[in-house]
Amino acid sequence: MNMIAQSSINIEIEVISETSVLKNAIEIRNMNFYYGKFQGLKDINLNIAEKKVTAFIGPSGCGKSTLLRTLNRMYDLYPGQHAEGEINFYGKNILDKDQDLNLLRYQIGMVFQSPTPFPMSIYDNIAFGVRLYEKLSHSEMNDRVEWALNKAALWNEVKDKLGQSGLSLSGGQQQRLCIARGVAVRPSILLLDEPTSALDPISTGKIEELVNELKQDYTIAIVTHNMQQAARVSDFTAYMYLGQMVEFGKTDEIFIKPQKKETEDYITGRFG
Ligand SMILES: Nc1ncnc2c1ncn2[C@@H]1O[C@H](COP(=O)(O)OP(=O)(O)OP(=O)(O)O)[C@@H](O)[C@H]1O
Repeated sequence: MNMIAQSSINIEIEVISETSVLKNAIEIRNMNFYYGKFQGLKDINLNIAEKKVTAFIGPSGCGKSTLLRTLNRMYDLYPGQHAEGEINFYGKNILDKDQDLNLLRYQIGMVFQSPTPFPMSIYDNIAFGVRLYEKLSHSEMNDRVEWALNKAALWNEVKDKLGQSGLSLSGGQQQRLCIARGVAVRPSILLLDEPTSALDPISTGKIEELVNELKQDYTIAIVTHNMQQAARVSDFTAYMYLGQMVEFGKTDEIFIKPQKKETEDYITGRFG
């Protein structure tokens, strides 16, 4: 077979495998969100692909964090906030009244902007959440703690001081501890709300590498203000403005050839 024929077969296989392998973990349909009377999100339609990284970008106040917080109904902790429409998580609408919220937050974990370790040992920071959901023996728990800290690329730095307070770690280490805590319960999805905004460039680089590693096993949605970060870590990007989804697509396409002028203006820094 000549080389041109071979390479066209290769391209075809790549296209077929790319489209056929993609499965949606979450499908959002006609979703509206309200802070009391104020509508924070307007008619959102979006698919979040399994084991891919989806980034939410857009100017301050456009609704990125609000959208992220709808995905595990974090907003339910606050009175007066509610969502309408559908957020289908592997086919089940999590906005249904019968949704078990503890189970949902176990399946869809969240890491916040500033590192928030619990005021307890590094070991217990990981073990605490696991104990809520699973009965593990002491040695199984040791294995889980080591596994989670390894996943978060923190094990080598803390393995000799697991009894020390999580608060004694540096900011970047604390954020990796929070990611380890998030993965320790083996969720299906990880939501990251500006996870590097409080970190220096070296810690930021580590978290970005980690996100790339974690998507082998987890579906990830990340809110970021940093365009380069979105371009570096995500497979899909959603550009939002004033509570609406302006454009959504493959990250390369959004950054290289956006369809909408508003997206292009924001990405190229001409916005505002
Ligand atoms: N608790 C709240 N009560 C009322 N309105 C709120 C509340 N939290 C956020 N909002 C409003 O909802 C809109 C979306 O806010 P959100 O925090 O989701 O934006 P964002 O894109 O994440 O912004 P930033 O990049 O600044 O974090 C804003 O107009 C904001 O003022």
